[in-house]
Amino acid sequence: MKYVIGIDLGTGSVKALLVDQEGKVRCETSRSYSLQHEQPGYSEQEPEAWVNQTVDGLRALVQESGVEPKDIEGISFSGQMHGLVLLNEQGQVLRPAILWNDTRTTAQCRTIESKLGPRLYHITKNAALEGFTLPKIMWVQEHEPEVFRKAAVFLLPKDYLRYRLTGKLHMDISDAAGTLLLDVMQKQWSQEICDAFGIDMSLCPQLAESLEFVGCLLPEIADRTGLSPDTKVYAGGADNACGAVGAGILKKGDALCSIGTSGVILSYEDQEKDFAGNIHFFNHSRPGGYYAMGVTLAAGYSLDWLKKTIAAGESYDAFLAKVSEVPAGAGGLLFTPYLVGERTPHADSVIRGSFIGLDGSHRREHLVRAVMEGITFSLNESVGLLREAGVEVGTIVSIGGGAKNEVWLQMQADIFQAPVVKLTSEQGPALGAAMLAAVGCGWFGSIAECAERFVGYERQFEPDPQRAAVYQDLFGIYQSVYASTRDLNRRLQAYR
Ligand SMILES: Nc1ncnc2c1ncn2[C@@H]1O[C@H](COP(=O)(O)OP(=O)(O)O)[C@@H](O)[C@H]1O
Ligand SMILES: O=C(CO)[C@@H](O)[C@H](O)COP(=O)(O)O
Repeated sequence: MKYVIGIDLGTGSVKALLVDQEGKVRCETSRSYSLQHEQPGYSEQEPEAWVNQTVDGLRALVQESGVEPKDIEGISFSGQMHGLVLLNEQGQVLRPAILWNDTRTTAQCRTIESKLGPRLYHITKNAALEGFTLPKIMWVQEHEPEVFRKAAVFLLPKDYLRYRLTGKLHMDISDAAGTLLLDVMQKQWSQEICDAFGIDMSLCPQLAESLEFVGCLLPEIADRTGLSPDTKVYAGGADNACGAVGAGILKKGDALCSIGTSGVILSYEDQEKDFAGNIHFFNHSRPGGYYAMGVTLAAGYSLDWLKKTIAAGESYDAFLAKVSEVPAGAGGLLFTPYLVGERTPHADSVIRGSFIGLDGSHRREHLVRAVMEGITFSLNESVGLLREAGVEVGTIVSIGGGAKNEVWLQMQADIFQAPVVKLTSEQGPALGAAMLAAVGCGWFGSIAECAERFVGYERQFEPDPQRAAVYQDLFGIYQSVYASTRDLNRRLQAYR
C-alpha cells in the first residue's frame, strides 16, 4: 500500500494526516502553537514554531504509523490564509508573521481604496480588508521601514513551511488570491498594484498551481522526520480551498460551512461572478475553478473564548452537553461574535461582541447556546449574501470543529434553512491537502475522481420548519444588533 501526507497549518495547530490509496486515514498527529496579541487588534506568530511543530508532528506520524517511509509517496499542504512572512536575501525571517486575524491595517485599507478605486476590484475581485496581505506589507513599509528595506520576498504561512521543508520558494495560486496582489482571472501578480504601492515585483514569489510538483524533502528534514528524501512535495492550497477539496465541493451548486477558529460559508464557482466585493472571490485548488466566500472572524474562537472563560479544562462534549435542553432562541439571549472585529458582512475592525437580553434566569447553557446561535447567525449573513447574488445555496456540507456536535449541525440546518451534511470522516483541510498529493502522485486523473474515493457523506440534517421560523424571526433582531452597538464600540475603543 502507498500513502500520502496532508499537512494543515492552522491558526492554533498543525495537523498531519497519513492517508492510504483508499482514502483511509492511517494515522494523524497534531501539534499546537500560540498566538501573540501584543496590542489589541494585533495577531502574530513565530514562523519557526510552525516548522518545529510540523517536523515534530511528522516524526511522530512516521513512528506511530509504522509505515515504511519509502511507501509515503507525496506530501502537500493546506494553510491559514493571508498571513505575511517576510524573508531577507538569505531566506531568513525578518519579523514575526502578521496573521489573517490581525486588524491593525485599517488606514492602509483606506489608502488602497483611494489609490486604486474600482481597479482594485477589477484586478483582484476582492475588497481591501484588514486581514489580507497587501495592507500588512504596507504597514511594515510605513512602520518598520528598516525591516521592509531588507525584505527580498514575501510568503504566506504554508508557503514558508514548504520552503523550509524543500528549500524551494513558491506561492500557490489559491493562496496568492488572498493577498490583494494577484490578478485573479489572469493568475498573475499585478504589476499595476505593485507599482501603485512601491512594491518591487521581485518581492512576489514564483506562482504554482495547487497540484504542481515543487521538489523533494531536504535531506536535513528527511533526517529529522524519518521520511524519505525522495518524498515528492506538491504545492497545496489555501485552507479554505483545501477544506472545499476535502469536502468534495468541486462543482457549481456545491456549498460548504466551515467552523474552525474562523467561520466560512463558501460556494463553488466555475466562472467569474460579480459579488461587488461583499464576498471574497478566490481561485479554487481545482484547476480553473473559483469559490465565493464570506468569513466570520471569530467563529469557533468565540465558543473557545467562552469555554476558557467559564469552563476551563472541561472537554467540549461536557461543555456542550446541556445545550440541547435549551430551546431555540436561548431564552431571549442573543450573542454577536465580534470578539476580534468582523469581516462579512461588516468589514469593521472596531466592532466588538455583545450579549443582548441577559436575564437573571439564564444559566450557563443559555450562554453556550446563545454563542453557538450567534456564530451561526453571523454565517447566515454570508448565506444571505450568496443567495442575494443569485447563488443557489442548496445542501451545505459542514466541516471543522463545529461539525463535531450534532446539536450545532441541526442548528445550522434550521438557521440556514438548508439541508446540512456531515462527512463520514471529518478531517477538514488536511484531507484536501492529502488529496492534492494523491492526485499529484498520479493516483487519480483529477481531484473529482479522487473525491469519489476519499469523500463520503454520513448524515443529512433537515431544517425543522418550527425552529426555522423561530430563527428567522430572531435573525432579524440579530441583524439589528450591529447597527445598535457600532457607535457604542467606537466610544469604548479608547478603554481597550
Ligand atoms: N466537540 C466539539 N463540538 C463543537 N465544537 C467544537 C468541538 N471541538 C472543537 N470545536 C470548535 O471548533 C474550533 C476548532 O476547530 P478546528 O477546525 O480544529 O480549527 P482550526 O483549524 O482553526 O484550528 C474550536 O474553536 C471550537 O469552537
Ligand atoms: O482569513 C481566513 C479566510 O479568508 C481564515 O479562514 C483563515 O484562512 C484561517 O482559517 P482557520 O484557522 O480558522 O481555519
